[in-house]
Amino acid sequence: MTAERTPPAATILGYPRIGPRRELKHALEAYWAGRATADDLHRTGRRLREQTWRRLAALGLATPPSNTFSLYDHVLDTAALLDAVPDRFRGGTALDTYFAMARGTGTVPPLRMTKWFDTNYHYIVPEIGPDTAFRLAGDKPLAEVREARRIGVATRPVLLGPVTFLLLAQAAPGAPAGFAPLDRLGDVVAVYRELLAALAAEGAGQVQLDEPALVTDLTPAALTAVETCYSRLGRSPSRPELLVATYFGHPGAALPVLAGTPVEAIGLDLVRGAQTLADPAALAALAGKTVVAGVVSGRDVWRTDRDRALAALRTVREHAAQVVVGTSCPLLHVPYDAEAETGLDPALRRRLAFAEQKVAEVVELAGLPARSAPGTPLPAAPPPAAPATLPEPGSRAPYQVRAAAQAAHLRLPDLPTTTIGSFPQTGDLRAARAALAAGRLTAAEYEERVRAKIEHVVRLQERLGLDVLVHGEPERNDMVQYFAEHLDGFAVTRHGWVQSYGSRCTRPPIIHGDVRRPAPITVRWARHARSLTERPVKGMLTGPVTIVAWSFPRPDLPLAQVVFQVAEAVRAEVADLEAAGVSVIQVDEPALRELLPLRRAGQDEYLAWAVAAYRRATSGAADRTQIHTHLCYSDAEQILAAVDALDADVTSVESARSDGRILAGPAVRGFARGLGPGVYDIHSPRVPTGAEIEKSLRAALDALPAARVWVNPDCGLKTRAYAEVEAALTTMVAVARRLRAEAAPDPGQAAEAPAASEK
Ligand code: MET
Ligand SMILES: [Zn+2]
Repeated sequence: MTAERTPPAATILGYPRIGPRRELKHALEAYWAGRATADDLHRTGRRLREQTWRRLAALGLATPPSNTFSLYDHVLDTAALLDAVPDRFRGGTALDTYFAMARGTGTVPPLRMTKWFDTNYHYIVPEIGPDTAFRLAGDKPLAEVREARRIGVATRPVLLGPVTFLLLAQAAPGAPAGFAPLDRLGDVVAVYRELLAALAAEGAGQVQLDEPALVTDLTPAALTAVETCYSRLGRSPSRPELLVATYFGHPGAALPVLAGTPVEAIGLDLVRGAQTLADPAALAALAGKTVVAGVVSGRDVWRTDRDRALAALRTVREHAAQVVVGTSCPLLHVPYDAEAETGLDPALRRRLAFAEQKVAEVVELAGLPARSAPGTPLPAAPPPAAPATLPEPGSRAPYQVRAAAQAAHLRLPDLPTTTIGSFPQTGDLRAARAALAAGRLTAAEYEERVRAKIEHVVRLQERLGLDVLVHGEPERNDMVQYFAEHLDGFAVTRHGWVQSYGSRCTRPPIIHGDVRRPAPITVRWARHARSLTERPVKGMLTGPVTIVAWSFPRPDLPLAQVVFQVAEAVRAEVADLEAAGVSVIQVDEPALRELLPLRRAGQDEYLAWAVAAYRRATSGAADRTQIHTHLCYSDAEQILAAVDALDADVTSVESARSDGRILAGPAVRGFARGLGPGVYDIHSPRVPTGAEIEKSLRAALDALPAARVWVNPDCGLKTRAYAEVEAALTTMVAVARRLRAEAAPDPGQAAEAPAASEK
């Protein structure tokens, strides 16, 4: 190896876009509420983009990325750019159409939304059919290049790669059987060629195409698509250099395929995909290419282990033509700035790196001499997901035994109605929490307001006629953060917001030490709700997998071990709720699917320990205590067998927003416990019609007996307004009652009219 090559440059694959103080969120919500104009919204966007480019340039990035900004979602941006817009959303301005696809309108439900790989970020699922007429319909990537140049910054535009775009899309309704969006690759590539030419003309020297789908198990057809796509883009007559960024894992078989095309540069995630470094064939494929070596993690909040990073860089340098120090993935999934967290213990803060610090790290690593660590072995792998042995999960009596005990104890009707837990988080609650934090409200006064809200929610549910009530979760700003605030081993941030979807953000807590529950967390709220009504009240807990999935876990323990520590805390809480007389307890696991390894290898091991942790948390419950769980955005049909293994008595899942796919699939028929497929989507202000709810309940009744079908919305109601909630739940209860009467006519009538079940 030559002693010195050109010193490597540094880059990042993307940056947070919501604004350091969630400026974009506030601008979007003002616009949607009619309090601001489209111009106001665009002005905020421009200011945020300019701020970002200036800051990245100041931190030492020669060519920061552009087009990483989005008003809602980058997959939706791509669909809009390609004019892949279903007709039902057209009309009005381009901005109206864009938000109609994301959020629906009064009459048209929005496109489906689901999680972006194994993150907690949600993207809008494009609909592509055989007739989708792709064309270059906008100029956002070009406009951002110009915008940055006006403030003196040359950027590298970032596009979603055609293969990932099409693999994430779903077939448009009415598409012929066997049609897959990937069939349209040729037409999409043609538009990308036009776009690349336009970007070259605009002065972009390099374009980044994001292809995270390359780290999943690709079918032979998808591998061929990679080859076709990048050969054709590579042969474009006039184009910038191409950087294809793979991330969230190792590209495996896709790497030699990609490397065989004329693309100049390849991005590798060397944190979660570190095994590329130990794969001689993969390393050999890098010959002649520039590699953006992702050694600084975009998925955690910890400072980079410098020795590990340098060793990885050294390995890549031995094989690639040129190495650029990079982040493992875009920094979309980490907060802005650890230095803003002045409330954290300084010793913890020093260990943290948010986006701002990670940029400084890539710049610093790029400046270090290439061979500063002679003889450093190949980087040690991060701790394995699961340690060799895990605690016994414990088990409950067989389901049939429990079901009988619960039926006798709870005396619920068929098609029981309930909600998923949260009721609207209204302005008065947020104001009360802010006042408490600012010392303008005493703890006792705050507690009084929460109790009043619980009473309001209980009375409302009684009036609406729901069967299993909830307390409404008014005390929780967030279903994970609330538990994190009450458990040892967690730290919560002040400004550590990360985009979840559209204008929604969460502040993932940081797990930095051993997890312990110093005292009961939810018991006093559940007890208060119980005291107000004769009907059963469901206790509400967040499950161990979800608490960890929506936090930043400590880097020094196997993930499973951290999850089991949390499971122990939840188990103690379940026991205390039972002792307080709560006989229905819901332990939510909406993130169960999210942590599923992206490749098939590893999924079984994960599901085994994730399920075991859930059972550990819930298996202490008595037979007559009904354990519920809830999953959403989980593509639950993929993991229904594992959901069954959770051994919960009742499972509620998102179904309405995904058009009842779960009910159409085969798995549901074998589902042996209670199931509540959500009967309406709660992510849109739209109030569902009775017909819609009825259709979904009938589909459920086709697959399962009425005693095991639960009637509930897709998810919690915290983002809705009371007026919408009342209207929607009134309809839901009415439809449930009607079908209940129909499913169980009185015996005399049934004998006279044997054909009464005809629809
Ligand atoms: C994202 S799942 C939400 C479940 C929670 N119990 C709620 O209703 O808000
Ligand atoms: Zn949910």
